[in-house]
Amino acid sequence: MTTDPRAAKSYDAMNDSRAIKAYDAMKNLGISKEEVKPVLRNLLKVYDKNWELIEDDNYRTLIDAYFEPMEEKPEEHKRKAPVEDNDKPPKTQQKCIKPFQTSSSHKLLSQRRLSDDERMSSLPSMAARGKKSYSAAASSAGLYSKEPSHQRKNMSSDHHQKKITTHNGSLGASNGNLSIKSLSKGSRQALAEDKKKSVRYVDDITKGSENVKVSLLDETESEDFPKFNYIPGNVIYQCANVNISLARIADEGCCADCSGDCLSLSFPCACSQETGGEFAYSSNGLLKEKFLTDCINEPQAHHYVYCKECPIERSKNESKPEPCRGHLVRKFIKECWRKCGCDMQCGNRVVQRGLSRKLQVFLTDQGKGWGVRSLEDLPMGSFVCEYAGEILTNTELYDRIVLSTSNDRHTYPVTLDADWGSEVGLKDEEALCLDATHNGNVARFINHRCNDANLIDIPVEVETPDRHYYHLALFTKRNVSAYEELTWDYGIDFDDHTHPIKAFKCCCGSAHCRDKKQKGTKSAKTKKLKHTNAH
Ligand SMILES: C[S@@+](CC[C@H](N)C(=O)[O-])C[C@H]1O[C@@H](n2cnc3c(N)ncnc32)[C@H](O)[C@@H]1O
Repeated sequence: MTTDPRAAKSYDAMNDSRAIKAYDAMKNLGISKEEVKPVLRNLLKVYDKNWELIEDDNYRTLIDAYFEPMEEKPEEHKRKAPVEDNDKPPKTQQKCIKPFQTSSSHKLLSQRRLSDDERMSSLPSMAARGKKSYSAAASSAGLYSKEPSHQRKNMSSDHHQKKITTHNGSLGASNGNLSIKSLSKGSRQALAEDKKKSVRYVDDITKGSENVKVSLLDETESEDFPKFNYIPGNVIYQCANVNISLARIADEGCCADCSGDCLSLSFPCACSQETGGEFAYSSNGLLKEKFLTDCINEPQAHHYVYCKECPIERSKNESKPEPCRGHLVRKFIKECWRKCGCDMQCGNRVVQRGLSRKLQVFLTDQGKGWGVRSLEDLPMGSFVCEYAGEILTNTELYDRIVLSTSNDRHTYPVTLDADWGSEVGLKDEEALCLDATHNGNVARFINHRCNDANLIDIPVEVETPDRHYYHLALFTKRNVSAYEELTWDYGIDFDDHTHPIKAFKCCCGSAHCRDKKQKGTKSAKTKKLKHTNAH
């Protein structure tokens, strides 16, 4: 243990929130905290702890300082894959920094510094100017243009679309530190070859609307980013009847007399009644294993109900609807809400507090387009995100799909039918679904996997006991490692050819894939287990 107060002070400086921000920013460039720490320590010394100088211009000084010795002793400073504290670098993570890897083909590139453009474009843009800068162009107008990479304009550091290109048109002029002349002919050739490759990085696709940023990394630029508007929560499109009023919440349906954290009570309060007198969450914020297991086993229990006149079939053919295909009766989580006396940190308020995990949208390499992964390990029962989108009636959805002229990849709509069994004669404005195609959150990028996905969707009652409307929350079914793709089972029936959205050719890779079109899978033998959505 050190007794030198100065040493203690310097230790704190290396772990305070500004240092953590600097590590995060450098991590986005694939530079680990361990690599940054000594450089940062030196800079703090040199600049007499003047953080502004270090943070200015998106940590430009720090980046410069990091790359400085690399130019002098390239062999000693080869870029490594970013390493999580105390963790081995996962394979996929190494892949993320392809342009800087030190494999033979990339060795030369690994020795060069980033251009001004790269530095500006690859780091969070807020630090230098001390303000948030959310480009309108990055929201409803779509995050990306379709220009070929060589034509793409350089984005200013204020822009949320950031691009790290290995192409370095301004290398010679790059801050005067690494001149293209200083590279061998081989290096220049490698750079020229690599000109075509570039990596797109978006610091936060949520436009600051979530508690945590959701980044986007595209190493291939082979796929355009879909045009959609990021919304952190559900929004009514037009006709949906979502009746949120305090009057609907009965006194026995809330815990007005509670205070603090309901999970710490010796006798669970009224809000636990829905889940059998026990809360679905444990005090560590995770779903209880028993509750999770019951939810996972729901489809096997075959607890389906059949409507006399199914709103889904009615939306397809009002005069002569087909017989109902059945709706799985689901277990609900009920969270405390506004009439409850507990506070926002109550353990029975998880989904309503929103995202808390570091998620990243990335381009999958299995033909599924964009996907989502977590940048941190997620224990079993972790809340990942809710599936947010426009709340539509089934008729609105049907019309939307049928009238759609676009060939865009349609996100799969979710039917909010988890409680249809308790309803008789649902009216159209009560038979609701969520569509995240044009307005949605990060969940709209989560791909489907048949039967053995690592996420499960669970209905959550928050604002209203009226279960025509509820939240659909995604939780981990098992421990999920950082950088593993997150998937959930959309419940698609690949044999249902009457569905207005033509099912995609499934590339989930599961041994239990249900899509018979996929060769080499056991899909034909595997029965459809779920029927929660995607009717
Ligand atoms: C909710 S979106 C998921 C995000 C999507 N991958 C994207 O790039 O925007 C659903 C769409 O992703 C694609 N997709 C999802 N899971 C897939 C799978 N297992 N196999 C093939 N395509 C998949 C399909 O095109 C589907 O319509």
